[in-house]
Amino acid sequence: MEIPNAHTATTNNHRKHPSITLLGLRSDNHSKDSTSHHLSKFAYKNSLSASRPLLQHQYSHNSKILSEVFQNAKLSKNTSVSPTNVNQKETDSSSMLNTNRKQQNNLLVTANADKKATESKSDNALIMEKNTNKVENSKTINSPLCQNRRIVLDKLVQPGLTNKPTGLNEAAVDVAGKEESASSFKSIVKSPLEEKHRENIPSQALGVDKEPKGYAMNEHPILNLPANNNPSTPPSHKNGLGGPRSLNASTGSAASGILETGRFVQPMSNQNSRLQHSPFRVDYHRTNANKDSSTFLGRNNFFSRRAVSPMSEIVGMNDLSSNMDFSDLRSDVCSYERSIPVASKVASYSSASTFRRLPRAPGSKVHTEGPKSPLRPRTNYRPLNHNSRSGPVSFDRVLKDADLVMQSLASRRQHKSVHESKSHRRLLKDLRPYPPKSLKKLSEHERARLTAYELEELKDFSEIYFIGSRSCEKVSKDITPGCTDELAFDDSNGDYKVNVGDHLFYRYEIIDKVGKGSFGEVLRCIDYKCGKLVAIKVIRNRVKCYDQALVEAGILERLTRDESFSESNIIRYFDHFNFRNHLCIVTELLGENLFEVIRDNNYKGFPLIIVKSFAAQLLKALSFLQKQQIIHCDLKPENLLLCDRTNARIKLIDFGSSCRYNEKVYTYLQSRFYRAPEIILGMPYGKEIDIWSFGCILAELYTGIPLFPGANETEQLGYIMEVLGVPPKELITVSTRSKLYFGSQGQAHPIYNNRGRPLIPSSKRLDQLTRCKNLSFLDLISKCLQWDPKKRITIETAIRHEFIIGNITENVLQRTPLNSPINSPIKGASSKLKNPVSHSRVAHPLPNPPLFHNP
Ligand SMILES: Nc1ncnc2c1ncn2[C@@H]1O[C@H](COP(=O)(O)OP(=O)(O)OP(=O)(O)O)[C@@H](O)[C@H]1O
Repeated sequence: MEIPNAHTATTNNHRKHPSITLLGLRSDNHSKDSTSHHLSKFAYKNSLSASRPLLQHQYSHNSKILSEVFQNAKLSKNTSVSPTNVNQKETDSSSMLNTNRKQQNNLLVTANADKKATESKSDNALIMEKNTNKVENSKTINSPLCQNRRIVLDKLVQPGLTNKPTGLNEAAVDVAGKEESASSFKSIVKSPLEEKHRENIPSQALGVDKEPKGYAMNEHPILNLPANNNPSTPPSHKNGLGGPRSLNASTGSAASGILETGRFVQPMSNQNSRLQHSPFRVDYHRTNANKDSSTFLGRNNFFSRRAVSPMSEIVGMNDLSSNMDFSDLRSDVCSYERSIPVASKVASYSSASTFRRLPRAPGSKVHTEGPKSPLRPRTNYRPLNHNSRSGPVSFDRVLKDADLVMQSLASRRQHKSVHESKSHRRLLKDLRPYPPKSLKKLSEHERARLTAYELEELKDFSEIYFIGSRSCEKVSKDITPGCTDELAFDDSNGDYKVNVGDHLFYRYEIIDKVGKGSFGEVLRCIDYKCGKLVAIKVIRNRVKCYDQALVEAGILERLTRDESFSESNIIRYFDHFNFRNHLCIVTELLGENLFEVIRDNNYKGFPLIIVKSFAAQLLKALSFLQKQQIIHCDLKPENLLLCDRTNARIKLIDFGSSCRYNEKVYTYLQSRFYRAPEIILGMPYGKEIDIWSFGCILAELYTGIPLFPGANETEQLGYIMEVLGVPPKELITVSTRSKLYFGSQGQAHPIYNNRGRPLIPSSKRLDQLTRCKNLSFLDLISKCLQWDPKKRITIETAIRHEFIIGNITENVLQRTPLNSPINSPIKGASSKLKNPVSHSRVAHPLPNPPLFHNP
């Protein structure tokens, strides 16, 4: 049987009996036919949950269609279904439920009100408190599970009860304080080996769940530090091995020791003294023996995890699966690029020839060269049709140009998704809001399908929209009513046991899993109340994750309320609720993240015109955040999601690490590859850290690989210094962590990457690493990548930068391999450039010596 027919038949049935259809009471006629077999095959392959039944022949029809659709998408490794056709009109989806929640649980809110009122709270604390109340209101007073959760939350909001903090700020201080007393000197310093092992061992096994890695930021402890021993001695910028750094590493000279660090776990004010006096301090010399230790790490050395948000370590959840080791990719690129003949095929922007030899990332598609490559444009490709080169290009124009290119590129991989889009469209057509039911109004059939636990649970739900598809295996199947086990619905990681077809909150139908982060899983769901597809981030059942997610929901809520939000390129928030001890954040459904797009294309970057469009949109989002005085703190390609596969529109997600300007709780922030130097060096930070990440992302979007792929913080700094040289003395002086990386004279300790290659300051140029000849592009990146946050380009200036508002001509879309020796000038580049500065300065094309240093 053809799926469309089945769908149509069922759809007609739905129309006749909407309420029956809504609750999954659909015709069983198809239960044993080939369609159901076909669909159950998809559902089985989908393997969303290990506990899911193999036969799902009575699957919810919507689930079936969508599961198939999205499975197809997954199998073809193309992209996820676009949400843009969904009616995005914002609905106050929570109003009815909230009314009911309030009526049910005013008691709980009032219980804590007095104490809360007397406390002066930070904004974050207020957000958390508000959200806590909101979540509390959505729960039943009688449920034992919810009682337990409430106890936890009460502890958080009532310091008097258990000496627990009032809000997040205090929570961080408390955490740091606990660590200070409990772990004393331990874990300040770790050898690289230890760090490596730590990265490959689940965080729980190492107890990081109990010993979070964040530490509170004190007022300005670094300003009280003694000055450097000999501040008058300038650091060596020109040669990585010059001056004091020329000490022979192989002899293990004490002065050249590298202090390989683990994560900070101490309050900042104690960092310095701890480091100086800790008996556990390890001066790690990178000798041959140390290189051997890298070899010892074997495959782990090659495949290590992609940097994740440190917030995941703070909450003790950094056990994501491994990804490509980009340091290897990067060094291979560096060595390979010199062996590429000058006349190699450079007909496109693609860096395929560079990366062809590199190993595939686990699960990535086999790379096909030539015209089949989805991101390879036609050779006669002329994306830009600006005839006039004078005057700035409007933001809309940039978007339209990029959309055109994206359409042309996406069309090559669309044949696999024809079915997907048809089914998707059909399903969306049939989606509409459904009226709620109460428990009393459920029919006998419907009641028969409820588990004992659900019957009990439903007493607290006055609005029921969906009770699960007919054949789904309900996660509450084996749970006894009144069960007090808080983890009854969770797997060993604390993730909710997701079953396709099951309901969430008796309102959403789980269709598919679209993403996973350190905080939980993101599910694609149908919202039966509003009749649309949504994404729901189901947060892990861990107190720290839960609290952090409350802050995220609060920030998203506040951002969405702003009147200029619709043009902000930030994900739209709908609602959040607590279901079975899991905080769930409902947002609009988006497409793939940019890292996935690059990965699926074998780590090839985007054409410059698309990078330009992404840059403009991200700057718009950052500008909006700046208006709201929010620092995102975790910018990376994984957090930039395509709205639709056929255009180049993106939105920014994941505000789990974000903070307001005046509420900087953590000093250990940002995913490592995109981490600003002030964070690595332990200095006060501000919104400029986002600009740093922005610069790193720009380069990565173009090349396909991270610009600074450090396997640990020391390496990270090493990679940065390779391009930027040694940081200015003033910064080293105020850095609380300077002793880890620099000698008393401000000279950098030798640093080797995890393959033993020395990372020599000022030995690489940005144009070499990016293999890009567009000087306006390089100029923008270089202005983002400044040691001194104050010297970094501002968002306003970046929006008006030549790269964003200027034209891009075809010749600069070409990516010529650099076969010239390191530090040689870019031959003939000036004749192709529009940048007036560069026309007159061939030898030093850009006014930024460290990045374009040419001794
Ligand atoms: N609204 C959405 N639509 C589609 N996919 C999404 C959506 N939100 C998140 N995802 C996917 O899920 C992934 C994880 O989401 P998110 O970054 O919010 O989780 P996290 O736990 O905060 O991750 P991290 O480990 O970076 O902190 C994203 O990279 C993205 O691919």
